[in-house]
Amino acid sequence: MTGLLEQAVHRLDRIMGIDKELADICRLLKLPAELIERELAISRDDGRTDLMRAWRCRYNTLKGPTKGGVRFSASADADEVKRLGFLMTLKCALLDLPFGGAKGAVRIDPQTLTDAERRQLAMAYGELFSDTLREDNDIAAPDVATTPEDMGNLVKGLEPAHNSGSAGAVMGKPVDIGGLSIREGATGRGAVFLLQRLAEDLGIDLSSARIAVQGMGTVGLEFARNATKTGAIIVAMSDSSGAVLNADGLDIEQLSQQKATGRLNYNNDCDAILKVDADILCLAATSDVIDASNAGGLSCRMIVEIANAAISVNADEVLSKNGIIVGPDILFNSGGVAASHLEWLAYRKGGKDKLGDIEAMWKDRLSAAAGSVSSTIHECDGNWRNAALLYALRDLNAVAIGQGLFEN
Ligand SMILES: NC(=O)c1ccc[n+]([C@@H]2O[C@H](COP(=O)([O-])OP(=O)(O)OC[C@H]3O[C@@H](n4cnc5c(N)ncnc54)[C@H](O)[C@@H]3O)[C@@H](O)[C@H]2O)c1
Repeated sequence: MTGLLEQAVHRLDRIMGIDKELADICRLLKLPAELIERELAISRDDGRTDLMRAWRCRYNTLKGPTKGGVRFSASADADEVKRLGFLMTLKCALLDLPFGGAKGAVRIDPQTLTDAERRQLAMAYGELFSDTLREDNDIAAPDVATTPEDMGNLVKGLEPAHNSGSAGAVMGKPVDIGGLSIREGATGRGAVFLLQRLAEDLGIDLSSARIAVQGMGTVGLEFARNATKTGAIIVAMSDSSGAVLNADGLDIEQLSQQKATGRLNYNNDCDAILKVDADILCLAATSDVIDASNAGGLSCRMIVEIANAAISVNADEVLSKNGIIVGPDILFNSGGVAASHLEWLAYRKGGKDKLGDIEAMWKDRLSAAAGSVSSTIHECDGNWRNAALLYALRDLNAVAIGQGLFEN
């Protein structure tokens, strides 16, 4: 096993061991429906033209238009985009959304962009992929290092090629152009909501939990803020520069302000976060953090995997042997896509006032997904990732059979 997608789809073989009826859908999901790879050009402020590689992967279209974020990242590549599109496919199925999975990326270090270059980049991405990004075909959203403002510019980039409807092809937009305020922080907030919803099944009482959080970006900070509201204590947080540990509990607002103003005093290096004495380790930074080489050193009772693919396939067995519960990415980071779906619905219905109680709809969606995973956990020896995959694959299998794809 070498490639990222190859490793990710390996988990499907385990699910086939639980339900042999899923063999055809598992085979179908091992490859993406479409990977588009293009060169994107922007003019730098000094007059130079810079070419950079850009991708859009529509991983699977069984359930409807594909949906997935766009990231700006110096390490983006085709394999990573495919793996993320695969995970989006499973996440949308788990949430019973009428979407297939997709992902997009531009290989660029966003720190090197001026404001004007960044605006141009987001518009150029929209223009470059205006043939696929349409409200009924492929829907974009923010991802790592992209913001609501970027999404607004992406819409502008789409407009020249579309007669209308560009705003329906991009979610996570600023509120004044059709975004929903619920989208802000939805992923971190959603993970806390799911932990509370599943507390009994997981045997984890959030209100008395001690938590370490990797990642101080949008998701990590929102998770930490909301977890402390339940009574939980955040004993450590880290980012790519270092970690801050405090066994008595961190003040998240203070920490967030210090980080924003560059005055944060780290008292440890980044890797210290994995050795902190905590009940829950929340991974909200980046992919492939836990693997076979470090899984054995963890002492937490549960890992909440918010960053996509934060746990490598080769760590699964070690974690399971050591009795560490894994709250899988396709469930625990689904608050964002649940909110994006509501934004898309609001667009289709002609305004957010046509939806009713948006917060209640968002919670119902997450609650139903939690219930779906609980309904399959007894078939999976208490393995929450397998339970989430099993539910999602059965959903996709039923759709495929309904479309006459497989004989039954
Ligand atoms: N934003 C969303 O709605 C959303 C939805 C689903 C999944 N996710 C996933 O959650 C993760 C975090 O997303 P975000 O929007 O908060 O991103 P972000 O870019 O705002 O923040 C990422 C954080 O991770 C830190 N980081 C990077 N490398 C690190 C390392 N080696 N050790 C410790 N910290 C490190 C960065 O310093 C930063 O604080 C990503 O993997 C993303 O794919 C995000």
